[in-house]
Amino acid sequence: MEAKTSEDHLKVQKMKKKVLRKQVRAQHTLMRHEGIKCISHATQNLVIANAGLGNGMSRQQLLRILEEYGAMETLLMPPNKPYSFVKYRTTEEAKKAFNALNGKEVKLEDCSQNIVLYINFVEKGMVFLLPPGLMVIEKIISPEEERRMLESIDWKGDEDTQNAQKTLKHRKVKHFGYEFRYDNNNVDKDKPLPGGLPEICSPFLEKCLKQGYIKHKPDQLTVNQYEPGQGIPPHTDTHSAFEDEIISLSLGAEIVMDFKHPDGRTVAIMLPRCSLLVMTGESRYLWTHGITPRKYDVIQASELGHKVRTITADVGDLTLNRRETRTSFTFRKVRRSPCNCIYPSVCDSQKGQQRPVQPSFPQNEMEASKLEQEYVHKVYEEIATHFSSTRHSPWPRIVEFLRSLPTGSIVADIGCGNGKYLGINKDLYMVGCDRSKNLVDICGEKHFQAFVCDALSVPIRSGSCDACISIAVIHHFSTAERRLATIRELARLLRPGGTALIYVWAMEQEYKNQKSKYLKEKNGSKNKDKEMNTATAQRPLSDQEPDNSSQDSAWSDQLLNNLKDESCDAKPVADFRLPVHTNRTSFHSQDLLVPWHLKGGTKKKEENVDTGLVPGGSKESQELSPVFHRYYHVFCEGELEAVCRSLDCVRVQKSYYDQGNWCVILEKL
Ligand SMILES: O=C(O)CCC(=O)C(=O)O
Ligand SMILES: [Fe+2]
Ligand SMILES: [Zn+2]
Repeated sequence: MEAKTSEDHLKVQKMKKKVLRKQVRAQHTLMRHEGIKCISHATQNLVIANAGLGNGMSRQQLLRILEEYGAMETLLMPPNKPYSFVKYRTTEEAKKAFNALNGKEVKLEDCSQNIVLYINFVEKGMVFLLPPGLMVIEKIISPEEERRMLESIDWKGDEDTQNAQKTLKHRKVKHFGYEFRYDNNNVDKDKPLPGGLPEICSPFLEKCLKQGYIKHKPDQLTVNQYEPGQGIPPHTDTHSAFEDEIISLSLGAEIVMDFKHPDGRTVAIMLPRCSLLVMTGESRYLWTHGITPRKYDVIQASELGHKVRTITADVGDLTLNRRETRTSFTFRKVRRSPCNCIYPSVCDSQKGQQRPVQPSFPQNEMEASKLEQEYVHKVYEEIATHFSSTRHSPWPRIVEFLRSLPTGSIVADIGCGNGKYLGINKDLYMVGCDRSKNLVDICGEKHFQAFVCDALSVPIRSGSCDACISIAVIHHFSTAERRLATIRELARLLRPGGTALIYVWAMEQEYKNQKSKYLKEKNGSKNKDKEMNTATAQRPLSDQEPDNSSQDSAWSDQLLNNLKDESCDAKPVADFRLPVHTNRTSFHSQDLLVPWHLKGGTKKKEENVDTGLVPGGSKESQELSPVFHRYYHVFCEGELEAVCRSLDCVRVQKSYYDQGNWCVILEKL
């Protein structure tokens, strides 16, 4: 009897771990494919990873299942996607649904099959999809002001030279203050147009300044007029031409504008009549914006309470909206000095620093190992000396862990780097290992015991260590299986009762309203860690050439693209390119390349350089300094813990967040 109960107990435990594993995998997939971040605390919003139109679930079937747990505000089922979002009226109801459904088998209506659902909580609805720095302010002007502004523009006569009026292939334009030239996507800064900005804009601009939507008075205005079927190709307004803030007033009719991040995320946003679009920061510099030439926009049918309407492609809530003539007033301030934004990959002022790197997400073991070889091992080998010079202060909580171990403990530091933890506690027998020979050599120079090996296969006898540490190592493994395997290997080294401390980089660089040190060092180190990219967000705007049709093919309907997107099962898409991270900014992808700016050139030249630690330096020296990219998988809240919990041989003693890292202490059972 007794034995049976414990067997049952074991079975339940195993089931729980399986659910957890699947749930964590669902979290990865959502993050990687959609930028949807799951969270560990309860909210009103759930994402059901495997119940979407894309895997055969109907709205009716899902509604039936979900309505048992409470009243829903929204059920979003994006076409062709395997997941759905549900927003309950209250967090309580969402919790109820989560507890009742996650990992449980449910019976589907009109279907003989049962399905096990995997569910996660997400932050507020879909608001997280908005490009950072973007605002839409509704009713910024009255219909009367709208009418007067529209009337002030005289479109008669095709070529108005004073205002550089042109009929482009896809729309009519007129310029004030300065002409925007579509041949070089820039303005002639020494050739202002006579007449400046129209007087009628003054009260509106004053209002924008007063309300703080802009900080500087614009001196350039482009008026675009779009007939139904017309549009503007996706582009970023040239950095070197205009300052940060760009505002655009929508007159005459609403329209949907598409925003796209270089990593592929797209957001369609409704711009109502009399509304103001404000683009600053990331949304202005890094994302492209464009209007797809078409006669109808797909828009949300119902108002669901959000002010800014991102079009979520929920088939249950979409409708077509016939376009009418829309006129926009786009105000900008001409830039007088080179752009110094933190997005050099897309900045024409910061060209010459760009070098294409575009490895893909690995599809199998071999590709994973190759990726790590190229984008982890090789890089550390190259940057070892510079890297080591930046790694001197041990982190307090790791020191605390090492100091708390009993005298005489045998401790392995797996991925010891330059050995910064090997000498912390002289009462321990510490041995380090690292994949980088150059880093192990540095340990040797400091008279520490260290050897070269891979964290997946450590030549130390099983059960021989009292403790292990793995600091900033596991995030360099590029598949969930390999990350799990490194932790298993760590656990293998421990004797029963032995403990392991693990640190990995966190996706969340802002936690409990506190920015991590990594984010905070933004200004000081801005020049030190520049992004070097890849994807070209700055596409030509020169659509005036009548037969410039290549533009159109590249310029496909982004919503349609969304619809056609691959369905997202556990495998990533074939050509999933790893985004290159912009240092000192938040993460938008869990799998990415992080640039390392080598100071002082290659290894041989090192002795000439004594400025290695000083962030910044002259522009020239930056241009000369080579950039390397390291692969990282940054961990979401709860992910590291969940991976550890899926192992039967360890217990999670402690789990915490420390300076932008997720950390656990494991105990070997
Ligand atoms: O029509 C709009 O609102 C945007 C126009 C635009 O992006 C531009 O002229 O650069
Ligand atoms: Fe623009
Ligand atoms: Zn720039």
